[in-house]
Amino acid sequence: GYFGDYGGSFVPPELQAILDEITVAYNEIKDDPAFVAELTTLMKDFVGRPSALFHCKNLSDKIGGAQIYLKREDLNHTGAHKINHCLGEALLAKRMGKKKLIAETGAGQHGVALATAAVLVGLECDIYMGIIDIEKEKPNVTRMKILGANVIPVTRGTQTLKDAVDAAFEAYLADPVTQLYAIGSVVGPHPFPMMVRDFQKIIGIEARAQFQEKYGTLPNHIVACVGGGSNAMGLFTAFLEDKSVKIHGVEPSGKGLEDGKHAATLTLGKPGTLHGFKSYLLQDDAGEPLPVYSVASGLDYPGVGPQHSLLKDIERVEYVTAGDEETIDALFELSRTEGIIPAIESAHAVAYAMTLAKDLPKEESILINLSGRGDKDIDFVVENYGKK
Ligand SMILES: CC/C=C(/N=C/c1c(COP(=O)(O)O)cnc(C)c1O)C(=O)O
Repeated sequence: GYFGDYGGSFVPPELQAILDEITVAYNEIKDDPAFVAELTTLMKDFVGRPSALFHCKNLSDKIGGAQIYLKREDLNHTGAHKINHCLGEALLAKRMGKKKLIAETGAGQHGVALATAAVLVGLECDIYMGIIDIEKEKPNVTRMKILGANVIPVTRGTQTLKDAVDAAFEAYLADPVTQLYAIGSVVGPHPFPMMVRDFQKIIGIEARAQFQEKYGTLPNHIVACVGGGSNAMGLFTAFLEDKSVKIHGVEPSGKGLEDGKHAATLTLGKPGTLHGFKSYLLQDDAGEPLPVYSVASGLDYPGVGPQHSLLKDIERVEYVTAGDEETIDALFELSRTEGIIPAIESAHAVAYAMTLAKDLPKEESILINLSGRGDKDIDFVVENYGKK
């Protein structure tokens, strides 16, 4: 594998040849000054990096414990962290002479980000999306269409994220020459988990420098939600060697761990193979992925990035959970104390951080990766949870 026993690529031979090509192309361009310059310029002038580091004074004072900070990936162009790896993947596809970018989406953030990057580099874009998520994340579906992407409804299985990945993989296998599968997280066969992590690690590099520059020290705790695991690896990577920094990954316990309506892969899963890679997996006795659930479409995935599986085994990261109710409460709490409406996915990290802060002294600090904004979720939240 590529992360201890985890990762690798379990794919048909014809796809392995293509993956090897992508690995070679990526290793060639990742240090190429022209590529780095083009990506850096787009990060600054198009995405709006560096993203802000914000101290939630009101929320911290209200809880009366540790100081809570947000890394504002919600302020990126397109509204989440996904744009960081989509731009990298789009530039790579362009360099490789591809004609089309394809991907899965659940929350629609990855879909919007890839559609946006495709426009920039002049490539076509097909986005596979479960019909349940198409219904739930309407604003993002509309944005993808306005951006000129083809949103392809997925009606198989649970009609959510895992099924969208299945459909996108099938389409990719049908034509891996003119298309690049710009996968939406640190998942999939090698080199995708490594490549997406490399494009996302700018989050932690910036946050570590900003925190030291502002406060002359490192945060005591860093927290991120974990679906496939890309925003978390984006924040965590720069801090992995800082042993004083405690790291927490928050998965969705949905309606409860005991009744199966969750997606807490690292808490209740075990090693298995899905979508061409080995990692912790919520699976049945035959090794088939179990149906999963989360109030957040972007966390609703039975697998998880292989690097997270290694970080769990070596106990460098503590993987915890947040349920639907406390997550929606946290979404409203952040909105009504700091005027920031988070994505439901990101609100899982806020919910856990609020609980963690309570029992910590005021001198301690918790840095949360606010991976996305809640614009996509506002109708769903008000329709299903009222005004709280
Ligand atoms: C690629 C499938 C996941 C999606 N989104 C996941 C997501 C996530 C979880 O994805 P990871 O960071 O990869 O764990 C966190 N925050 C926001 C705002 C998200 O939109 C999507 O389709 O937009």
